Amino acid sequence: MTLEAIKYKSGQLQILDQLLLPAESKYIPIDGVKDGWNAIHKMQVRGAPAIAIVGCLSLVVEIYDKQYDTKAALAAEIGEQLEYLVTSRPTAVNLKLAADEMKALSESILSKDDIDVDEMRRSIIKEIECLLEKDISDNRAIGEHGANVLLKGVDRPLQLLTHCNTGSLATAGYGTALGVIRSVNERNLLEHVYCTETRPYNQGARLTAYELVHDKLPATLVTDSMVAALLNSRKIDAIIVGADRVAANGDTANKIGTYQMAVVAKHHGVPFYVAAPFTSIDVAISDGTCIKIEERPDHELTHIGGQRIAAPGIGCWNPAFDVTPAELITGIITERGVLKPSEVATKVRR
Ligand SMILES: CSC[C@H]1O[C@H](OP(=O)(O)O)[C@H](O)[C@@H]1O
Repeated sequence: MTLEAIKYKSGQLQILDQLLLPAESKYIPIDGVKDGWNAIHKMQVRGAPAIAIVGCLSLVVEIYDKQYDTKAALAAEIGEQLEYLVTSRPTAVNLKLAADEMKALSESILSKDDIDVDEMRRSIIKEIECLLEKDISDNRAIGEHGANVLLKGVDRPLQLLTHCNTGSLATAGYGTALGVIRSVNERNLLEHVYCTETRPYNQGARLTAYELVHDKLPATLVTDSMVAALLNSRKIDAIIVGADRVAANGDTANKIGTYQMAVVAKHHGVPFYVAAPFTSIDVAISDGTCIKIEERPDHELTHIGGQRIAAPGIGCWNPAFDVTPAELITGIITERGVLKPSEVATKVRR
């Protein structure tokens, strides 16, 4: 049975409440755009691709059975709801790009006199529903390209390190960086995978470890602070992480802690790969300084599972992401192949 973060069928949407994992596996209904916004903002569902898919599917739920007097009224609601959904979390670009595409489709159909309002609604719904399958096929392709590049010239199983969660719980299925690890394993060439706990939300300890145990992969959990010691004491063949937003020059925003892992990888001569679909690449921004970094509430740092672990009154800084400069990235593994960071601007066109 494969892990599913998102369950959708005919206008009915449920998500796996990831705040409860790994203790409890519970699906909750998303009954419209407000539910979608809240679930994304609270990180009941997270992961750049999953955020885009759940956000857009919550709009499908919203309009699925609604009747609209005119195409203009439908187009206005689609535009307003998508602009609202994009405010749920600022750093990952996927939802913004998907929203822009759906708004453009809506405006394009609005101008076509031979399409009535119900056909327009059905076309938008169909386009959004396709996001699920497309994401899975993108991830499978990323997995193959990633396994090819990691295994090039290698005739022995690999030891890999990953950060945060980039698997089925961050996407429509299979995953990006974790998808590459799954593809290496499918070729019987995965010796071992190490995953970081990824403080403070603990995507690694709570989610990636959950996926690795579910898939029965040989895996070890380490703390974020162990990465340098791990690279210094064990043969790690590569580090592979996900992305929330890749800028035109290849600078990459990803979960906090990614940047320092890239610095340590450079020091130890370990290849550092980003795995990301084109839907995570934002060529509209020149470099990483243009990426807004989300800051999250103090209590995510001062409490674990509702238990206080830091003194009341201590100040906190809780950026959810950091930016890894392009020069620290060996390659960006996409569904269309592995890009050098310097190739992003020319190979990725909007
Ligand atoms: C394929 S998921 C990409 C990305 O999203 C995660 O962030 P969050 O859990 O806060 O949504 C993490 O940065 C992953 O690498």
